[in-house]
Parts: sequence; structure tokens; C-alpha cells
Amino acid sequence: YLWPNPALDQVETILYEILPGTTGIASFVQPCDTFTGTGGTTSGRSNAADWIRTAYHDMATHNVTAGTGGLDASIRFAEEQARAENAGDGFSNTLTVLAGFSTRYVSVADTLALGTVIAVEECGGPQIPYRAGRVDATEANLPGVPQPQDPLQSHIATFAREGFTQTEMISLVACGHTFGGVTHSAFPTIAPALTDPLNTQSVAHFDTTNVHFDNNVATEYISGITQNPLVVGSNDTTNSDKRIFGSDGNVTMQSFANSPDLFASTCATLLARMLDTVPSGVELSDVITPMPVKPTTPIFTLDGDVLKFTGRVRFWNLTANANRVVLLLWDDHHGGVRNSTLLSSLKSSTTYPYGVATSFIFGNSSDAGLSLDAAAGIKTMRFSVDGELQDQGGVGFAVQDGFAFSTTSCFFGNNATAQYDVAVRVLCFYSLAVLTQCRSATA
Ligand code: HEM
Repeated sequence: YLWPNPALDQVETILYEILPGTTGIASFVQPCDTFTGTGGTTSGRSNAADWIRTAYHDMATHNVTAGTGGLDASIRFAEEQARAENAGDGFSNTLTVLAGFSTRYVSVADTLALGTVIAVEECGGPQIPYRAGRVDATEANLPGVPQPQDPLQSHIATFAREGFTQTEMISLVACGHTFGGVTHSAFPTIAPALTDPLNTQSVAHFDTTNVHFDNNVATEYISGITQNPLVVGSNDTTNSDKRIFGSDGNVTMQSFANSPDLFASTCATLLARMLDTVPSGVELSDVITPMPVKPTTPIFTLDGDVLKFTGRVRFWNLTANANRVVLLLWDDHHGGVRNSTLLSSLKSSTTYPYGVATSFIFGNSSDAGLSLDAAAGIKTMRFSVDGELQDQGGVGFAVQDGFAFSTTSCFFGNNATAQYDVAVRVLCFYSLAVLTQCRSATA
């Protein structure tokens, strides 16, 4: 995609500027046994598992023929959560955290998808290609989530209705059930009550590494040592994983037990498809990859006749160069082309899970080059890195200098109230509508 795109710019930051344990969605799945519901980390449960199950249950109402249902956050409606097929409080726990990351550009359904991607990636799993643009449902979907007591033929039919083959069903269930387990309060006949201070919600885990993505769900199943309550549960009627995993003579599960890489790559593909299963008519973006050059927070301030331009530009995975020269070039409204060298003293680098971001601040007070002639203004930016032009394939980075805060803006005495004087660009000069003398609250 091309910058600026406020929606995708925001998602790109969420996906790639992840510093585990600090802020954002990732901080809720780091460490991976983090659980923000009752009992915290000693509950036996985890946010990561809740989030992945929630995304599946939200998607599982999809009807590939009718084009209805899918990942559309309809699970947020009480009517859906009250259904037997959605037993447990995992959905409300999930929404309490993830819906808080929804913005005017990121739907709740997108946050559910992001939650799955980030939980899997942060907890040992593969990178999952992410597309943006899910649309939130305005009412509950029809029922349709599979349940443990359903017969195998019903499970096969349910996954076919969702758009997945039998082999994909086996795989997707294994990909999900590498996390978490069955909770006693939601399924008392499957998960017995325990008296374990480190598992206070009595969760019968699907494998021995229940907060980690790995193929142990397959190796333990194939080697016959699994404690998966949906395989070796005392009531065979609810042993749905046993029926599903064994439905092709264990061929798929054996292949996963043989190869952690095959398991990871299959799960990356199928979880992406699960998250991209949306009602017909919803158009998702292309897969979001890190922007090689990404300006952020461009801000114009009018100081008399001078237009101050400040901002930041982030370069992704630059090759090392001790003599690096980075230029900001810009076209003004009068046909002029100007440039300014971005100072290495205003450079910073951050290493993220999928790459290194090198950022330059421009327009800082020590960088006098970005005091612009207000009449000429600025239309488009480009960057030059060690002589190589970065201009989004000739399009440039469009900026709008149609509005600028005036330096006459101010806070009043107690800083609780502010006055923003906004100058509007009219043809070739700025018209400042409110030219008030700032004063203290008591003046
Ligand atoms: C026939 C299909 C499936 C059945 C019958 C089934 C059944 C169940 C049951 C009974 C639980 C226990 C829930 C609780 O106690 O809160 C569970 C948990 C879970 N399921 Fe499934 N499941 C199926 C498919 C899937 C799929 C396709 C995924 C995701 C790709 C998935 C992901 C999860 C996760 C992550 C948990 C753990 C939740 C937690 O520990 O809080 N399941 N599943």
C-alpha cells in the first residue's frame, strides 16, 4: 500500500513495532501464561488460548455458500455468548482486552484477528500473514460452532460449511489445540475438578506445553502419551479430537509429529485462512508487510511567516553504512524542490521481532532546514538514502499543509484548558481565523 493510509499505517505499527512486555496487544500475551481473567497466571488458563478460541468461534458461523457469518465480531453479542456452543467466559475475557484496541480504523473483528496473529507469533509460532479490513456485524450470526459431542460426520460437514476440507479440519483443530485446554467450570463432565494451586480453574490441557505453539499436540497424540481431554476423556462421546485426529488413519497427525516445520507452516496458512474468512462483500487489504520507508506524525506549525515542519521517518532493515547520508527532499507549491539533511544525531534504532527500525526526527529545533517559507509550503516529500531515491515508485509521500496550528495556540494557567489557533491555507497564504492573545486563566 501507499503512505499515507491512516488505517493500514496504524495496523502496520501494531503488527511490526512490537516490543514484548511493554505496550500494546503483545503486552497481554507476554509472558505467554499471562491471564487477565479470574485467577491470573495460576488459573491454568491464558489470554493466548482464549484469544485463539474466540477467533475460531467467531469465524465458525461462516456459511461459504450463502456468504454469511465469518470473522465479524458477532461473538460480542450476548445472544451468541449465551449459546451452549459458546460455553465459558473466554469470549468476554478476550473482548475485554482486544476490543479496547479497536479504533475508527481497526474494527473489533480486526482486533480479534490481530490477537490470534500476535498470540501465536509471540508464543513460539510462525508468522501469520495478516490482512486488514474486517467489518463488525450488527447482530448475532446463526449458530454453527462444532461441539465435542457431535459425531465425526457432523464435524466434517461443519468444516465444509466453513470452507475447510477434512484434512484442513484435522490440521486446524491441531493448530488451535496446541494452546490451552478444557476448563472444568465450562465443561464439568470433560474436565474434572482439581485441587492444584497452579491450576485453580481446573483446566485439562491439550498438551504439556499449553502456552506454547509447538507440535507436541501431535507428538504426544501419536506416541500414545497424550492427556488431551478430547482424546482420552472418560466419556468417549465427547472425545472429538480423537475422532477428528484419527479420521484419516492418523496420516495428518503423523506428518505433524514428524515435522515441527510442516506443522508450523500448515498452521500459518490455515490460521490466516481462518482469520480471512469473512462475510461476502467484505474486502480485505493485501497482506501487510513492513513499509520500507514510513513517515510518522508530520506536523505543521505556523510561526508568523514561517511554517515549521516536524516529524519522523522510519526506515526498515537498512543495510549498515557508517557514512550514511539521508536527505529529506520536498516539492513546494511554487514548483521548487528543496532538501534538508537528516541529522544522525537525531537518529535512533530499535530491533523488533521481524526487523530493525531506524528512525530520524526532522524539523527539530536543531534542524533549522525545516523552517519553510509559509507561502511556498510543501506538497510532497521524498527521501534519499545514501544516494538512492525513496519515493514510493515515483508517487512521493503526499503531505497536506492545508491546516497548521499557530504558535499563538496555548494552554491556560492550570493547563486544563487549551486554545488551538488553526491557520487554514488559502491559495498561497495562511488565514488565521482566531488571533487571540493567549492569557492565563486569571487574566
Ligand atoms: C470440532 C472442532 C472443535 C471442537 C469440538 C472444539 C472443542 C473445544 C473445547 C470443548 C474446548 C474447551 C473450552 C473451554 O473449556 O473453555 C476447546 C478449547 C480450545 N479450542 Fe477448540 N474445538 C474445536 C476446534 C478448534 C479450532 C479449529 C480452534 C482454533 C484454530 C480451536 C481452538 C481452541 C483453543 C485455543 C482452546 C483453548 C481455550 C482455553 O484454554 O481457554 N478449537 N475447544
